[in-house]
Amino acid sequence: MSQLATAPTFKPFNLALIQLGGITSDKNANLKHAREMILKAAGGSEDGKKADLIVLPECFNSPYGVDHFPNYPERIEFKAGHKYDIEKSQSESVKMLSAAAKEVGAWIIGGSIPEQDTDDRLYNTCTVYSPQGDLVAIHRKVHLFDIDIPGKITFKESETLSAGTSTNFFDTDFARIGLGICYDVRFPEMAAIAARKGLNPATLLTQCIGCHALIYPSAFNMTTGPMHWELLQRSRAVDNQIYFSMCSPARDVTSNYIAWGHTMIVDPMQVGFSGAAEDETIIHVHIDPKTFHEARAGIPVTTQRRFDVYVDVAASEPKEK
Ligand SMILES: O=C(O)CCC(=O)C(=O)O
Repeated sequence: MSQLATAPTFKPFNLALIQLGGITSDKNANLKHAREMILKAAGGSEDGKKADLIVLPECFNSPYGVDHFPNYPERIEFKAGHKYDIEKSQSESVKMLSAAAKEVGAWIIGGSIPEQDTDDRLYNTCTVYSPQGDLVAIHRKVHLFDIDIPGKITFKESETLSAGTSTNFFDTDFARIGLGICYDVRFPEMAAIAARKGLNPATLLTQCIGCHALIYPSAFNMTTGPMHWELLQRSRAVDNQIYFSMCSPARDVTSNYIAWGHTMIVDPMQVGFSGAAEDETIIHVHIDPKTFHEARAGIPVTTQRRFDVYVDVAASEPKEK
């Protein structure tokens, strides 16, 4: 994770979101296919603009499901603030993504994979790579997807996964990007912190994080997808006056967990957003800071917030009886 106190200047950049299809139980095949799609995405849009940042979906190297996570564990052992040695990494997904980032010369948000820590706990973890192939940040899903909508969907990630405990971001030469994974989108506090302030791991001081965009590898389903997928992303983008994007796997109706698809990105003014349908595809979007600045200048909620009135949300949390 970057430890800069000040965010880099927001400059235009080209984003490629891979709505990955064909995810099977064969990890090698999944990695091979993801690599092919990264190479394709890097080539850029039809007008030939090369991608600066490429994104994969949640759980891109294995099927998505509580029974599957323990069968695909990878040890990453990333320590924020320390140079990560890719050569010594035991994770084949990390090695593939690092090599691909270097080969195409672009930043990669490597979706998420089941990660096993040294304490043997499993996490749903996103890894991020620089164009030089360095692993620069990780994000462990903070809010585990435990829901029960009778007759529709019951899912309990906490049966096999543990929750991450930090908000995370990384700096590129064009923007500061905040990370989350799927269900994390339902917790507006996390996005608000990423857009406004957070804890600097180096100094343990609260600092302005000031992300320009939040990007969440995700995989909504056929029940909550139509209800909330678009609404939540639009809300987070407007609440925080930032770009917001979730990248999904393609829909596979033969799979046990059917992903909603509809990978999308929304800008802070909601004047335009790009989105996919259900099938495998790559969305190319040119991100222009102009909309970000216009939103903040025209409707300045970012500076009008009254933290003196709503000092501490956690303080009013209802206590368990
Ligand atoms: O929040 C939702 O409705 C879906 C979340 C989800 O699918 C996930 O966290 O993987």
